[in-house]
Amino acid sequence: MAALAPPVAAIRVAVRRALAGLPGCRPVLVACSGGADSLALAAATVFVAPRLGLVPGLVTVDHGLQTGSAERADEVATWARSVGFALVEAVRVEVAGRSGGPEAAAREARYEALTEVARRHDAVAVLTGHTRDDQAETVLLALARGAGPRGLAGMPARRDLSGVPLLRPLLSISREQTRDACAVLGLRPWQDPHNTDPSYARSRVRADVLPALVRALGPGVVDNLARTSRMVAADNAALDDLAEAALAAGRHPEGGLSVPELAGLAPAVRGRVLHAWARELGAPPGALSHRHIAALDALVTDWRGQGPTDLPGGVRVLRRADRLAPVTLD
Ligand SMILES: Nc1ncnc2c1ncn2[C@@H]1O[C@H](COP(=O)(O)OP(=O)(O)OP(=O)(O)O)[C@@H](O)[C@H]1O
Repeated sequence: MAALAPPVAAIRVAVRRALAGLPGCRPVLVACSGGADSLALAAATVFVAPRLGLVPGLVTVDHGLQTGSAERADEVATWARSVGFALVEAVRVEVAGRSGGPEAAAREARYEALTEVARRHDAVAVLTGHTRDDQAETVLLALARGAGPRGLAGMPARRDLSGVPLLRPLLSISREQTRDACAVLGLRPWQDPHNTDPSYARSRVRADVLPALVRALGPGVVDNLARTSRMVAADNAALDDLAEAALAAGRHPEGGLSVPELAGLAPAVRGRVLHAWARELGAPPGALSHRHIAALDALVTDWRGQGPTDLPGGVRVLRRADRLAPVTLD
């Protein structure tokens, strides 16, 4: 028997690790664009899932944004059926009329569709093909925009997608490995024109910034960036636990938060407590910036009798004697 090509073997091992322990007899859904990363993921999943007692499923989303996108979705679905996926859906979504830029709107529509299909089939998880290179790009972009530890933690290997686990089995796999795996398996990946469009910051990082870093600092850079994100994620988890306990302990009997309790916290923990509390009051997480949290923090650590702090979502916070209290806006 011919030896299994190393990239194919590495991707199967990564998928097996991600799927181990999931409850059997239910579908696991690969989100597949037809690009090299998610195609290599799909090829590994259709091999590994049945061996773990799981039903391999695949969903491809047609955003309707490019000519030929429906044909691409059909091709991916036809391929998936031909290689043994038991459950295959090509879903057309409506991107127009959503807020944010076109990329964000497409992503929102895609995740809605993936969640809907996963729920309808009672899937144990949805898998995406994000690679170690995607992670390195994410970390660099976060660093460049000053996103702080939450951004530097990059993409988690597992997160909740409206009640369905979203898994990223390929975060330890390079883009080169997914391309090589596709070549070895005779698969012809679709090339997303967005990935090379220089009007996107991520494309510029991919085409110019990471290659320049690798040239200057050596090939270990990509792995090092990905490792940094894992270490920061572990620190974040510990700090989040401390903050959860501190938020519970810091509630003032008259409502809001106790200033002496907040003042006694380490700044990294206090920032997280204030962030969590602001979300609890109704501030949308995506709109809460470093400046908002700094303004709340100043009510505790730099109190000069300043007025209320306005947060996104129509949330206003005042300092009243020894507590921070929300003000109801009419
Ligand atoms: N049209 C699609 N249909 C199904 N899955 C998709 C589609 N596009 C992307 N995906 C899934 O999302 C993964 C990431 O794709 P890509 O990097 O293009 O998206 P992104 O928007 O940058 O990522 P994210 O959605 O996490 O923000 C792919 O590997 C694949 O699993």
